[in-house]
Amino acid sequence: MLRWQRAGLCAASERASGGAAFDHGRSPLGVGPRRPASPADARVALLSSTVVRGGDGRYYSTEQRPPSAQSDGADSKQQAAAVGGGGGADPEEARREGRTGTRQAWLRLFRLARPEYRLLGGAVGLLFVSSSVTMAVPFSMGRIIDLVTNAGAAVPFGLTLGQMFAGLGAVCVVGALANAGRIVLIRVAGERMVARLRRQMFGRIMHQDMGFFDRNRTGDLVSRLNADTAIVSKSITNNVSDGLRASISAVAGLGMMLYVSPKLTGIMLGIVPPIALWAVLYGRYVKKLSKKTQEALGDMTKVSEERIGNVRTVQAFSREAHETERFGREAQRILALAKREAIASGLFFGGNGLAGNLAILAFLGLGGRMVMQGDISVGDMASVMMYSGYVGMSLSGLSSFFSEVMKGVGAGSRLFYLLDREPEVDRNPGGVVVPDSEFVGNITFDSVGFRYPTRSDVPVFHKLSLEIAAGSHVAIAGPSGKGKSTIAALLLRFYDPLEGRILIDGHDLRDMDLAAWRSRVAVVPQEPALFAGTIRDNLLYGRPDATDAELIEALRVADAWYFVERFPLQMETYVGERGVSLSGGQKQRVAIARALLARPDVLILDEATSALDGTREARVLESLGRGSPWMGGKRMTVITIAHRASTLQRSDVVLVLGEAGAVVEAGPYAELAANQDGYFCRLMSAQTPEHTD
Ligand SMILES: Nc1ncnc2c1ncn2[C@@H]1O[C@H](COP(=O)(O)OP(=O)(O)OP(=O)(O)O)[C@@H](O)[C@H]1O
Repeated sequence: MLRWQRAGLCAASERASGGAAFDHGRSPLGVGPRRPASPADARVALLSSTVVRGGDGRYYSTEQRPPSAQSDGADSKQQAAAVGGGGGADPEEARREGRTGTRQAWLRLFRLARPEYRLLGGAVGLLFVSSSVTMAVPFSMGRIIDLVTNAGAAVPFGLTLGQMFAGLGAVCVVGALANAGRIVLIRVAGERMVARLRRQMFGRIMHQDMGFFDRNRTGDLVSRLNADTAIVSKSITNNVSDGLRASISAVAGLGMMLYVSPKLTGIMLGIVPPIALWAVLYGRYVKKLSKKTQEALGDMTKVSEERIGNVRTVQAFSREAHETERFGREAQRILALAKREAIASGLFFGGNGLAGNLAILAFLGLGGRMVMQGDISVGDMASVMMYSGYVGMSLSGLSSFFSEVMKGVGAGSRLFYLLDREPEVDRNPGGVVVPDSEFVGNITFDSVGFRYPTRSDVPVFHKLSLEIAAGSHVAIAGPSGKGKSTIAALLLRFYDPLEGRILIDGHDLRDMDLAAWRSRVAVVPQEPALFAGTIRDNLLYGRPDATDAELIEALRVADAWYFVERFPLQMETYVGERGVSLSGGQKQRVAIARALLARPDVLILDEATSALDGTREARVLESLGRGSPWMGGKRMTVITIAHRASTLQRSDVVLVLGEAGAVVEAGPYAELAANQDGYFCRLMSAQTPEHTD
C-alpha cells in the first residue's frame, strides 16, 4: 500500500529542493545596476499589512477576513461607481452609446463623407444631367405622339423626323452615360469611405482596454466592423444619391404635369398619392417581416457556427441527434416566418400591380374623356400619365430613403461611440520610458485593490502587496480563482488597480509609457493562441526581424527545436487555426519561444508548461534559468503561475495567494513545504490525492 500523506508530500518536496536557504534579512530591492539573482538574494518582501513576518522568519496573514467584510459599504459603492456598472453588459456604457448617437450622428455622418467631396460633387452633377434627360423623356414622347398622330404637324426647329429621332437618341445616350458615371462615382466614394471607416474602427478596437472586451462580444464587434460600416457608407452615398434623384423626379415630374395639363394633374393627384401611401405603409410591414426572418437566420447561423466549431465536444458527449434536432427547430422557426413573409410579399406585389393597373384605367377613362372633349391632346395625356408614374415611384423611393438614412444614423451612432471611446487604461504615450541602461526591473505591488469591471461586486484583491526582485524566478501559487492570472493581467496593464499602485523600479505603472513597458514583458498563457500560419510566422510575431539562427535558438531554449526539426517542413509547418495541428505541449513551447524572441525583461508563464511532462518541463525551466547567449546574457525575471509542485520547486521564491485576495505566505519552496501547519502545505496536500492500493 502506498500512501501519500500530507506530511510526506511536504517533507519530500523539501528534499527535492535541496532545502535552499532564503535570506529574509537582506534588502529586497536592489535599486542600481542589475545583477543576477540567486535563490538566496532573489527574494520577495511583503509590504502589506495583511502579511507580517513572524519571529521564526516566515510570513503570516494578519487578516483572514474576506475582503467583502473588510471594506465598508460606502467603499464598495465607490468602487462600483469607479468601474461603472454591475455584472454582465455595462448598462452605463450602453446608455452613453445611445445618447451620443441621437445627438450628433446626423452631422457626423455627413462629415464622414467630406473627404469624398470631389467624387460626390461629380456624382451630383451627373445626377442633374441624367435626371434632366429622364424628366424630358415623357414630354418628348407626348410631342412625338402628337406629331405622328397629326399629319399636318411640323417637326420643331425645322428638323426632319429622322434628325429629331437621332437628336433624341443622342440625348438618351448622354443621359445613360451620366447615369453610369454617377453610379461609378457613388460606388467608389462609398467603398473608399467603408475602407477608411473599417481601418479607423479596427485601430480603435485594437487599442481598447480589456474591460471593454469583457463587456463586448467578439461577434458584435466584428459585425460593427463589417455590417455597420457598410450601412453607414451606403446611407450617405447610395441612399443620398437615390433620395436626391427621387426628390428631383417628384418635384420636376409634378411641375411638368402641371405645365402640361393642370386639370388632369389635379385628377391624378387624387389617385396617385393614396396608392403611393398604401404601398409605402404595406411595404414597411413586409420589410419588418423580412427583418425578422433575417434575425432568425442570424440566430441560426450563430448556433450552427458554434456547434460545428465545437463538433469534437458534441461528438464526445454523443449529442449529435440533440444538436440536429435543435438546429431543426431553428430552421422550422425561419420557415414559419418565411411563409408569412411570402404571403405578405405576394399580397404586396399583387396589390401593387392591381392598384397600378386600376390607376391607369381610371386615368385613361378620365383623360380619354378630356381628349374627346378637346381639352388636351393625346400626347399631353400620355406625358401626364408617364410623369405621374415617375412621381408615384419617387414618393415611395423617398419613403425608403428616409428609413435607410435612419438606419445609417443608427449604425453611425454605434460606430461613432466606438471611434470616440477612450480606453479606460490610458496608454500614456508621453509617459516615463526607462532607458535600457537604467532599467533594473524590480516590481512592487503596493496595497493593490482590484475588481474586474464586469464583476465590480466581487473583489479579487484587497491590499495585495508584494515585491519581485529583478532577475528572480518567482512562482505564484494559490487556490483556483484567487487571482494568480489577474496579477499577470495587472502587470501587463490590461486593467488598472482600483486602489494602491504597481511600481516598476519605483515608477507608478500608470505614469509609464504603456507600449514601452509592454515591450519589456511577455506572457505565455496556459492555452496560448497561435495564429493560423506557419511556425515561422508565429515566431516572427515575437520579433519580425529575427534571423533564422535566433528563431532556432529560441526554439531550443523553449525545448521545441527537437520536434520542429523533425517536421518535414520544419519551421514552415502550418499550425492550423489557433494552432490545432500541434499538441498542447508543442503549442505551449512554440508560444514560449515566441515570447523569448521578444527578449523580454519579465517573462510570465501562466500555467504555460502545464501540458508538458515533468522531464520536458524541467528542461524548459532550466534553460530559461540559464538564459541564452543571444539574449546578451540577460537574466529575465520569470514569474511562473503554477499548481504543480514540480514547477513551484524550480522557483527561487513561492508567493502563496490566500482566500482573501492577498499573499498569505512567501518563501523558498523548501521552507514553505517544511512548515507542516502552514497554508501552503495545506494547499498542496489538498491538491494531491491520497492514493491507496
Ligand atoms: N475577465 C474577467 N472578468 C470578470 N471576472 C474575472 C475575469 N477574469 C477572471 N475573473 C474572476 O477573477 C477571479 C480571479 O481569476 P484568476 O483567473 O486570476 O484566478 P486564478 O487564480 O488564476 O485561477 P486558476 O488557477 O483557476 O487559473 C476569479 O473569481 C474569476 O472568476
